[in-house]
Amino acid sequence: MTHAVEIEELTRVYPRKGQPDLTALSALSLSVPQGEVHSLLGPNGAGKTTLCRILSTVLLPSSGSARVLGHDVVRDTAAVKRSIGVVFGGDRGLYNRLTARQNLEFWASLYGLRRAARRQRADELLARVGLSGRADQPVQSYSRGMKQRLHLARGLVADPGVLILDEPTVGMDPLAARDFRALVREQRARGRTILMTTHDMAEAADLSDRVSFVDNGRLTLTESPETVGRLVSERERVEVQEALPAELGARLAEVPGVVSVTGPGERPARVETAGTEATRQVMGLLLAAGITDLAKSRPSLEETYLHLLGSRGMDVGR
Ligand SMILES: Nc1ncnc2c1ncn2[C@@H]1O[C@H](COP(=O)(O)OP(=O)(O)OP(=O)(O)O)[C@@H](O)[C@H]1O
Repeated sequence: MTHAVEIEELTRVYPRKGQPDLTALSALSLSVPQGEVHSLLGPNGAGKTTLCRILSTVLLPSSGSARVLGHDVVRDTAAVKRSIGVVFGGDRGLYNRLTARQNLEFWASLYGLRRAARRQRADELLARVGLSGRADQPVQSYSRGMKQRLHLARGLVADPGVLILDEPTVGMDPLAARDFRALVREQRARGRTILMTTHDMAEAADLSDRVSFVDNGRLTLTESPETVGRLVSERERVEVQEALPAELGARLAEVPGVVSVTGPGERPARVETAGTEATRQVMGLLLAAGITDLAKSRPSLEETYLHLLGSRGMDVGR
């Protein structure tokens, strides 16, 4: 099978003044087949952005290797740059005083497109990301979602085989994020390989063929979107606004499908379950014990990470 992205034992160490060096990536290996959408999930500081920067040739690895469509990111930077489109979340990289069309034509000129071709390419891309109606307004008047669409269009200027999206929907409202995901799906349908980082497990499950978890610069596991989706949708939590009596806590822990019960004395107490049936039984037992101040919710991303990554969870810790 042809791999669009091949990463072998990639390590990146940042020297720090007056402190020990920081290993942001630690012998990380990953292969992404052509046409796959692969998401990297991980807590802050896990090393995701460092990896994206190395793949986009703006940062050198300390050791190990990475290839994009067969081109080495250290030795063949020009070829790698032609093979990838990079989309960062947030405000980096757009010229705010220029219009969307001017931004795209400028980028197209960097790829050596002639005037007429630039115009045509900009028009096509603006239409594809749904910005034709606002094409001639300055980017500073755009909403975050619109800017992100323009970022994507910019990433597509050179018609790259591989798209690297680093937290592309960060800070977007849910509607804008949904629209953006539809654009990513469209790119996937066109056969584009996509490597994306996100903090949003539901987003990763929704878009990806595979999802990898990164922690402390290492790849900890790779899962199918179905598994990640289950982690997001099935886990439930019952929150009790008072401490649980130890004996009741022990009984709850024995209910089939109960994943965890917070320790005695902790307030609020939390019972986590693997699904609605267990949640129903837990609620029943609590109500029977006269505890009525209950709330049902989904575990946070932090808690889900905690299960996956062990006790470090979302702590940055370095
Ligand atoms: N230029 C730098 N000098 C020193 N340390 C750095 C530098 N850039 C990143 N780091 C450190 O490397 C580690 C990995 O950072 P990176 O930005 O790759 O993580 P991330 O997974 O993208 O995090 P986030 O989700 O917060 O964006 C962090 O501990 C960070 O502080």
